[in-house]
Amino acid sequence: MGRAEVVFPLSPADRGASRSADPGAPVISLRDGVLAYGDRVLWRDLRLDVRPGEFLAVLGPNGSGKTSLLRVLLGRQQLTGGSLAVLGRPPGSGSRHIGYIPQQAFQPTHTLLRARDLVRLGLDGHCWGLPLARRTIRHRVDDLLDAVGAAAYADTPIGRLSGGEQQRVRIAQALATDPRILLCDEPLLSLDLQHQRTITELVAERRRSAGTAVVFVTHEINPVLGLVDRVLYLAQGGHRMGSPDEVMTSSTLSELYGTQVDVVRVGGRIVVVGEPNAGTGHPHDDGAEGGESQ
Ligand SMILES: Nc1ncnc2c1ncn2[C@@H]1O[C@H](COP(=O)(O)OP(=O)(O)OP(=O)(O)O)[C@@H](O)[C@H]1O
Repeated sequence: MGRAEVVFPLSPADRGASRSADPGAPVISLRDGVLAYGDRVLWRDLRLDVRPGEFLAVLGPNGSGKTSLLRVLLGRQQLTGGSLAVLGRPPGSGSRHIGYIPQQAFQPTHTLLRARDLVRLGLDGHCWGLPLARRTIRHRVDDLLDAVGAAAYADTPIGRLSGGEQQRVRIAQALATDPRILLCDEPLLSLDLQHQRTITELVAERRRSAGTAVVFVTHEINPVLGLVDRVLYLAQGGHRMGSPDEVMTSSTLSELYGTQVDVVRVGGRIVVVGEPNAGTGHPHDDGAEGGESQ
């Protein structure tokens, strides 16, 4: 697509305070993680190290705890058990280093907030410890909107935008602080194929140039298959983790679900057939990973 690249330099404070001496050290480190709501255990014994520049795809059926995992990483949900360090600190303490694209929520149509205002909110107005000039902020906001293909409606109230257009603005907002970790909750939902590619390429570029670690919750592995280093697959209170070739197999998923699940590869795409609990109102009610449109 050749979209503008949006990379902002790290401030000295960023490099110092929370950047580890070892540049390859995990930015997320979870040990013996357990998450339960009452008696219901979503996942247990979760051990997870995510390193700079790594792309972790989180898959699993509705209700398996994918969003909850992101909430744990953000410090908005407490672990039931285990320990977690994000950028070497307890979760929730380094939020400006974390970009978060929440699961899609539409803005009310009457909101007067413009697309550029929403992105502006993602900036804290400071860089290198100094306040940013208004013109600098404006340029940064313009660059971010341009990078996600949203420049044309920068001044449109967000409530008047379509779901896919709103989604692009939210992605620009999540990138505003040049995050070291990007947490994405189904960011491609509502996007047409062209804009899925735009966003996927943007995320890929950020990993390469800025070493941003990406945790990407999705029901659609195919649009990001070329980027994925590891898959974390959550289901039935358990999980499997490894490369796509290790996890996305009939034997691994059948073992995880405790029933026959078939994983087939067609034209470089992965299709999961017979995945239980995948027919609960999600876009892929046939239980197949990676719908036909990808
Ligand atoms: N604060 C909470 N208290 C109790 N139950 C909760 C809470 N938050 C989430 N749940 C439940 O935990 C389960 C996992 O929710 P979560 O949103 O993490 O699933 P998910 O894997 O992201 O699902 P989906 O694919 O549908 O987005 C759901 O059944 C949800 O209703």
